[in-house]
Amino acid sequence: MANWPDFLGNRPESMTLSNHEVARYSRHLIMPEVGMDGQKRLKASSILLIGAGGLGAPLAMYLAAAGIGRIGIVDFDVVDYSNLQRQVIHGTADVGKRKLDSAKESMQAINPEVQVDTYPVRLDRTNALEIFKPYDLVIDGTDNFATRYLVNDACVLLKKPNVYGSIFRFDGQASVFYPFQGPCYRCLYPQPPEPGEVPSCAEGGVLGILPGVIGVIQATEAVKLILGKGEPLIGRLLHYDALGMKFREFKVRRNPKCPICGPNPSITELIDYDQFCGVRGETTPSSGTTSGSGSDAGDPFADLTVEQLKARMDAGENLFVLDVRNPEELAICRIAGTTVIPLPQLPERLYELDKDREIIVHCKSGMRSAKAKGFLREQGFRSVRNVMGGILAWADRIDPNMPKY
Ligand SMILES: Nc1ncnc2c1ncn2[C@@H]1O[C@H](COP(=O)(O)OP(=O)(O)OP(=O)(O)O)[C@@H](O)[C@H]1O
Repeated sequence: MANWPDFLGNRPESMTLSNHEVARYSRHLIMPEVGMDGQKRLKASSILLIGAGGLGAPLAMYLAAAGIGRIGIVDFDVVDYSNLQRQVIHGTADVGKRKLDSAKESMQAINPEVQVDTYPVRLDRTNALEIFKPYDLVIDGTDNFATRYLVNDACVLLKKPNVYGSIFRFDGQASVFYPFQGPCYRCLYPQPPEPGEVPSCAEGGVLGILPGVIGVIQATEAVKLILGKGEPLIGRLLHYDALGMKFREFKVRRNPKCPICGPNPSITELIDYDQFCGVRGETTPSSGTTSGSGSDAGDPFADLTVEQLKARMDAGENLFVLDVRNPEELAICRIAGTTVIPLPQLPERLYELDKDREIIVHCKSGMRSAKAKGFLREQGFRSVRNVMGGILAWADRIDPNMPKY
């Protein structure tokens, strides 16, 4: 066996393979690194996947095909048209279905021998440990920092290997965080970034093929850990640059000051970071209303709903609406009459704005415009309002003909 703990114990010994299974896995069985013993190990093992999205799709399909005995998947979302470019486990006919139902159907079509457990919940501090406990290892296929830290911390507390992957635009990363055998995610990044500091794929985009590459690397690492073969990515962060078609590797060491796996941990229970990470990308209304034209007149920084913005436009007010999205996004859709300054250009183009005039700022979903509002406020602007939910809310509730992205 390899030089990391054998987390399967003697479970593989009681496994048998039917003639159908022998035929199904024959290309594994004839390799010395797998063989009958290795295939029984895969059958005896259980893996929990967090997310049935971009990374979760190839993970679920390949792990089911490989014959992992039990695969759990956690996801709360439904399939959207914008998922189909990369979440290849879902098809066009699945749009509107729960991702878990669509994923389970595809996995069972690939391999009915596999047990698929579904958890249609948002993973948080109240449910993570309970959901993780029955599984041998966990694979993180999510897209937000709140969940990434939660998965890391739960794996450290339960001493379970965490196979990590992340993707953005043309770049991806993967590693294996095996608690106490190597570094954990917090050894690398002790605390989450500030809200809006790091853009998400929903804001910055992602090449549809990229999660295929990174998800398949994660699946490979999981299978190697179960087989006890090869050199896992423990203590190594693999970086993939699809544009340059380059793989690079960085050494990661255990951090003696790590707040969770170090000798004097300050974190001893799970934390929900949602309030800091702004996972949903929207802010809450300070006036509490969702319709009508009355924004909170007393507070010059009270946010607006799209209905409030529309009502003020319809009333003929001479509004200054600032769109802080990028040029590529403007080509998809825009609200007529807005002024455009992409968020990164805002500091150098401040002179174009009137500090004494009310500025109504919007982006795609409300995250970047919240950041722009904070910045303008710091610069001494008298009144800045964020449009909650951004142009996506506008397309949903005001202009149903507007394309959504
Ligand atoms: N805390 C969580 N609990 C359960 N599922 C989660 C959690 N956080 C993220 N996910 C799921 O992980 C998956 C991440 O995949 P991905 O980023 O490819 O999809 P997406 O969120 O649909 O994409 P986009 O944000 O671009 O619309 C999503 O299906 C999402 O629902």
